[in-house]
Amino acid sequence: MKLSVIGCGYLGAVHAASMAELGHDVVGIDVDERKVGALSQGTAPFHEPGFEELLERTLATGRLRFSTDFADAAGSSVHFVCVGTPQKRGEYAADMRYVQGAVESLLDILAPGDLVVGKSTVPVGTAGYLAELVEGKVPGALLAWNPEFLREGFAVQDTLHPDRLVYGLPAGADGATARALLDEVYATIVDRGTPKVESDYATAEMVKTAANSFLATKISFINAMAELCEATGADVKLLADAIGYDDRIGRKFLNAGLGFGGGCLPKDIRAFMARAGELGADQALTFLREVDNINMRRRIRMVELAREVCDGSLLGKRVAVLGAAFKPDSDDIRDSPALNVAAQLQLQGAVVRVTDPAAVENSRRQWPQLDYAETAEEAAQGADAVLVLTEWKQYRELDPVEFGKVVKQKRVLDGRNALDLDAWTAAGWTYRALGRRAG
Ligand SMILES: NC(=O)C1=CN([C@@H]2O[C@H](COP(=O)(O)OP(=O)(O)OC[C@H]3O[C@@H](n4cnc5c(N)ncnc54)[C@H](O)[C@@H]3O)[C@@H](O)[C@H]2O)C=CC1
Ligand SMILES: O=C(O)[C@H]1O[C@H](OP(=O)(O)OP(=O)(O)OC[C@H]2O[C@@H](n3ccc(=O)[nH]c3=O)[C@H](O)[C@@H]2O)[C@H](O)[C@@H](O)[C@@H]1O
Repeated sequence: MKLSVIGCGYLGAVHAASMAELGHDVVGIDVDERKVGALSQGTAPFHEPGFEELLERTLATGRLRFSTDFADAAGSSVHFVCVGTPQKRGEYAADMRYVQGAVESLLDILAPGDLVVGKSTVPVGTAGYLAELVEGKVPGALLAWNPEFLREGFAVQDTLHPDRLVYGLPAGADGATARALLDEVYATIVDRGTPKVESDYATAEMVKTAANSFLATKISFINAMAELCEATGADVKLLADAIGYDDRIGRKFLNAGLGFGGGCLPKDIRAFMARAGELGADQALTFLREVDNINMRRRIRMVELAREVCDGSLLGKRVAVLGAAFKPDSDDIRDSPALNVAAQLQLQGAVVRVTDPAAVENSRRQWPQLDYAETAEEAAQGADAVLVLTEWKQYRELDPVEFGKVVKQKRVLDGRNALDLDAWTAAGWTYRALGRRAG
């Protein structure tokens, strides 16, 4: 099939290459010339394991290309909308201008029979509104909503092997037409027996925001337990293991620490709250405000802990921050808890050096006031305290004995409960973590 993918960021670029991998003829459209240039050359504009190999492989087949010109999307039968829906400045609501812009540009090239498929995460009600726009301008063109659940760091695997497919379809015969087109796009995945949920637009839109809200709630639940563990001397990691053995609870997403960041969970729960308010149902989601509060409190607590281990003052103290990305295996620094903590430490007078295996370049661009190092050893040279804020494998596997030789004071703060407490304390380090006993 001929497909277009509008918006080639973390979601769209991976989706475009994955669709080409499934055998389709794909054009990726983005307004960012630099991104289109890099993608066309086979260079990933962001760090995502396995993506560059997939990109090179699919470009070589001739089934994938990228362009800044919407005219190149003409002739495709399915058009995926994958543009950003960031939080509006100073508001909780999502900024819908990119979705609006992308769909308006598509209207010029759509033909009757074409299907526009929304993948961006949007406020419930968006699909209905866009369907009217599309069908009004191009009679015979249809719209479906097909939310995406990929995780950064596992984006390729998640796109090609999703846990489920969700189709938000128009009513009646149009729904059957849209379903048939989507089934053809995802034939390889559907034929494998992947669960499929078909619904109206609103349900499909809400499945996405409900899923992210649940994940955020699970993380904030365990972080609330961590706060209590800190007050009682209990150990949140053992607690998570113990409750996680119950299948009804499950151990996944119960890793206590610095909390959630990134370009999705924080802004999605806020946009969900804003939309509930618009719909007169704000009470239904007031718990998400607390989920957000618990999450943000972890960052403040981390800075407090750093001050505590630095003998009550951060002024002039050398602090190494290991990790800048919002999670390992990504260079994404959107709403990064690690960078937020680093900036707070600096504001409180600490001399901060940040390092990250993939995100230094992005961080330097967005936070030029911070100082950066290439390696953990370089960042920790002469440090009064080391903070592990993103649990990259290379930090989890640091040898506390060798690493102890570069710092001034062997004090480590484990912001992700990722280090081996016993090994670090045995090597003479003062160990502090969120929700765990001191070592
Ligand atoms: N990043 C992720 O892991 C996931 C993201 N999502 C959702 O997918 C959407 C996109 O997210 P990301 O890819 O992370 O954002 P991103 O910011 O990395 O990418 C968005 C891309 O859209 C392009 N764009 C903006 N306006 C355009 C227009 N009018 N025409 C063509 N291109 C345009 C931008 O230049 C940019 O490259 C958001 O709604 C997000 O919530 C959903 C699941 C996973
Ligand atoms: O809508 C999206 O964009 C995506 O958002 C999340 O994916 P992602 O943001 O890539 O990463 P996660 O693995 O969910 O982690 C999010 C944040 O939560 C934190 N986290 C995660 C798990 C945990 O147990 N504890 C915890 O603090 C991570 O460190 C990270 O900062 C969802 O997991 C995806 O299903 C969804 O598609």
